[in-house]
Amino acid sequence: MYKISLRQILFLLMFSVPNTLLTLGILVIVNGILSGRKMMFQDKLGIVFFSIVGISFLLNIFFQRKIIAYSYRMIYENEMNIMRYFLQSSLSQLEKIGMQRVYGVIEDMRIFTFLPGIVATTITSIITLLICLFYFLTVSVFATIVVVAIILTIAGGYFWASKKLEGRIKHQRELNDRYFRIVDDVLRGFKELKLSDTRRNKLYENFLRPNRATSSEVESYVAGKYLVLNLFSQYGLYLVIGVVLFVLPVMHFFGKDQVSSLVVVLFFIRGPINSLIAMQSFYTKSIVANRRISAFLKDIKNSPPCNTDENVAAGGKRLEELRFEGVKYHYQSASSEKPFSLGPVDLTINEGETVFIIGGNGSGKSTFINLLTGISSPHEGKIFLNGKEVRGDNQHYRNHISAVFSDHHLFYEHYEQYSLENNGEYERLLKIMELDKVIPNNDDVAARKKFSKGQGKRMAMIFALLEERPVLVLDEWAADQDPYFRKFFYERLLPELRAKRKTIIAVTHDDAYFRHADRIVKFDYGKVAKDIFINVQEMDTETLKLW
Ligand SMILES: Nc1ncnc2c1ncn2[C@@H]1O[C@H](COP(=O)(O)OP(=O)(O)OP(=O)(O)O)[C@@H](O)[C@H]1O
Repeated sequence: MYKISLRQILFLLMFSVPNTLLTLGILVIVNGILSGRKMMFQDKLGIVFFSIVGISFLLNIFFQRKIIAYSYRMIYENEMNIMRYFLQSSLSQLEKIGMQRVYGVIEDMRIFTFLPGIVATTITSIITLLICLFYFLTVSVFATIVVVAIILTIAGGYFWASKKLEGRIKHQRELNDRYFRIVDDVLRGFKELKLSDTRRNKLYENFLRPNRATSSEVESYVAGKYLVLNLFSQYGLYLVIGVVLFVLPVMHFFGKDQVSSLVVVLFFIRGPINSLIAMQSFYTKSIVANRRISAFLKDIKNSPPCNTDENVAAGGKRLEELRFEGVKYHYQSASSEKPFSLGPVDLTINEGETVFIIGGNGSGKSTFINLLTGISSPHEGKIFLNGKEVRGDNQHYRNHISAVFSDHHLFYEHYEQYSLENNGEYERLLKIMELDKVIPNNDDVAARKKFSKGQGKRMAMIFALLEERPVLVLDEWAADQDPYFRKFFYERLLPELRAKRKTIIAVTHDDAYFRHADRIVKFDYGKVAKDIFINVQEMDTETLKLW
């Protein structure tokens, strides 16, 4: 997923090459003065030295600031990309992937903030190393071969050992994914955990503690290994210096007068070599993070892109007929038990109908609602909107529907097309839902306050109605309402919406109000067990209750 382009490499080279040459200039001056050699600009060496330092300083400020800006832009763009794919994925994909992986991937992405800076330092270090080795070559070819052979052996050992650590790093990231799941349980299940000390202790002792303990073990193991590897490599350099100081002069590969220059060069390349070594742990972590991000994107990318075409997004279309033909949906099950299947469902819903969906717990009502709202797509069968089959990206279809789900969510911000300010319909709905006393004014912030469960559902209903879409889907909306609002919903709101030819599909267990439907569809074990298309209003409540 993260690849550095040729343009970016060229940009980094534009910084690294002059920066390295300037730094080498400093080395040459220091070396020249120490050895007493005559050099260019001999009289003005001090000025040259301070000029080089000044230019190098300014160059670093200019490029490093650009690199920092680029790094953060890259992170934010990628965060947005991940969210874009996430928003385009289907419900079943999200369920398969698991929410906690999103947090993990966002954390993985943070590591790449350092990437451009690290690549720049890597290039600088490699160039410095190559130039120093070239200098070595001018002194003695054999000495260079010996030095390169020792450095390569140490580097090879380092890379081999750090490659072996990839598995541990991956394990650590997986432990973090599981940790985020526990954090999710702690945050969402806070009240349930507060209530039971057994539950709280089990979460803490059996899940959180082993997870964090293993994580800390793995992390300190990896950090410890890298420490040993880094020390091994740093001390390996003393080995090279020792060979240059004591072994090679004895073998007469160069004179004693050259030893000091070579050792200064070796001390000089210590920095770049140490940087290259230290960066290896970053590269290993980046490789693991990159693989995890790519796997996540692969899992999530398989859905068609959202169509954000203006006409499609406009909504407010007409619904003449909504038809299900042989629609089937199967959940996947990780365990050996038979997963739930819905269908085949054959159903036609007409404009202006008020349809109640009833059935026992687990009979498939919410699964049907997910298909009806286009949030899930059928595995078999077809759905037709106004006679046209709904295929591929079904955003156009979804734009006909507003819904209040049983686990509805009120957003922190206002993402809708309509405005709340100076909106007469909003004020009217606030009044009839008796929320005008709770919400002091009609700005966006006031609409996001903390509501009670029933109030929250009423607010969600207001938002759904303000969308002015032809179909309104409600999943157990009245379940959280007090008797007054329950009655209000069935006896005042539904008739008002019916009079406006709104098509209403409501999941309900309120048998006392069944007579307010035009039609009742009953689900049983995933199948439509009854589809009563009669004038239910004329039936008595007792008969309806028997359903
Ligand atoms: N994401 C899922 N993965 C696997 N099985 C699921 C999933 N969601 C629901 N099911 C199963 O599908 C069946 C039908 O569930 P559904 O939520 O549609 O029932 P329901 O009629 O709405 O029930 P209730 O009245 O309790 O809300 C259940 O057996 C449930 O275990």
